[in-house]
Amino acid sequence: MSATIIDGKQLAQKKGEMIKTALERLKTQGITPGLAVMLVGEDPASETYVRNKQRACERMGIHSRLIRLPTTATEQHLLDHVVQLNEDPHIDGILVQLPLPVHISTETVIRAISPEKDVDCFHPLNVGKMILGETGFLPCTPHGILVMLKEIGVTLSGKHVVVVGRSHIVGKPVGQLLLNEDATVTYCHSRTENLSSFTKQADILIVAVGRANLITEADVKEGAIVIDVGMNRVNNKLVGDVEFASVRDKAAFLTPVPGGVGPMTITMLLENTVYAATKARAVMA
Ligand SMILES: NC(=O)C1=CN([C@@H]2O[C@H](COP(=O)(O)OP(=O)(O)OC[C@H]3O[C@@H](n4cnc5c(N)ncnc54)[C@H](OP(=O)(O)O)[C@@H]3O)[C@@H](O)[C@H]2O)C=CC1
Ligand SMILES: Nc1nc(=O)c2c([nH]1)NC[C@@H]1CN(c3ccc(C(=O)N[C@@H](CCC(=O)O)C(=O)O)cc3)C=[N+]21
Repeated sequence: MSATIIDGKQLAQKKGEMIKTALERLKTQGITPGLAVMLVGEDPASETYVRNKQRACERMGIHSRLIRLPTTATEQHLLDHVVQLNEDPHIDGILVQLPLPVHISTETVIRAISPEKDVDCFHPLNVGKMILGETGFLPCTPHGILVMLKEIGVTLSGKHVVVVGRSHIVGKPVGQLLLNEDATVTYCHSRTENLSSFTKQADILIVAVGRANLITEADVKEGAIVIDVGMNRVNNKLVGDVEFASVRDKAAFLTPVPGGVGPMTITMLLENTVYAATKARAVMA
């Protein structure tokens, strides 16, 4: 079998058109949603993602503001900015790019973001609501993955989803979202013994680890749907966590890197920003 490649870039564009329509409607009401991105330090990967987010905002006509702080910035300095942004009526969404330098507590900073402006869906209040299946923000990468799965028309109910990785940004929330869709979810992580015995059981395998070629053809069931979240730079080339060439021959569907989950993450961020603006300003999008 040769897998159908799920074109995340194209799907992101298609969803982007829908967001644009909502934005145009907001514009007629004099509303331009605003997104603030805080970037601490000069990590090259973070620079790229932040640039992509800004470009996407420009394309769409979302007001974007980048706040750059040096690696030496104190936690208090960051918190002062967050408080200001919480109160700024032009800003509907606040994203603090992770990872932060080690001397700054990620938890403290995330908790300081107003839950109404938490477009990443990282605040404990929003994470809780998401787990309970209440209406509200959905985390960008997990939501992007869910949209991709819906696009290919797979029934999630009763399917065995195996998630490799349990980070707060991808692994843990994507499992919860799919559990809410009635999938049977197994989590694997760095302490999992015999990883392959689990991944081979997956109808849908989601890999979010950050290790090139962690998953090869031998780890995948014939006909599985494989979602590769990993972003690794190998010999100056961007690759995922899944050995694309071999898994392609075994899976039914496979996401590429680049051009898979990444562009969907950005589109879902824009969607959350529009959602935040719509709610905050009590209008119909
Ligand atoms: N495309 C996109 O939109 C996005 C891509 N990414 C990419 O996805 C990848 C994961 O990101 P993120 O979740 O933030 O990463 P983290 O480093 O926060 O988490 C990695 C997870 O992988 C687990 N892990 C590590 N080694 C192994 C192993 N050998 N076998 C099984 N599990 C293992 C860890 O386990 P433990 O918990 O036990 O330590 C942890 O749960 C990265 O490459 C990142 O760049 C991230 C966000 C968005
Ligand atoms: N507060 C916070 N929110 C995040 O959502 C967040 C974060 N911190 N820290 C880092 C991770 C990573 N992440 C990506 C976003 C877009 C691409 C993306 O656009 N990727 C393109 C290519 C990028 C390239 O060319 O390098 C693609 O896969 O096609 C990738 C990764 C968001 N993250």
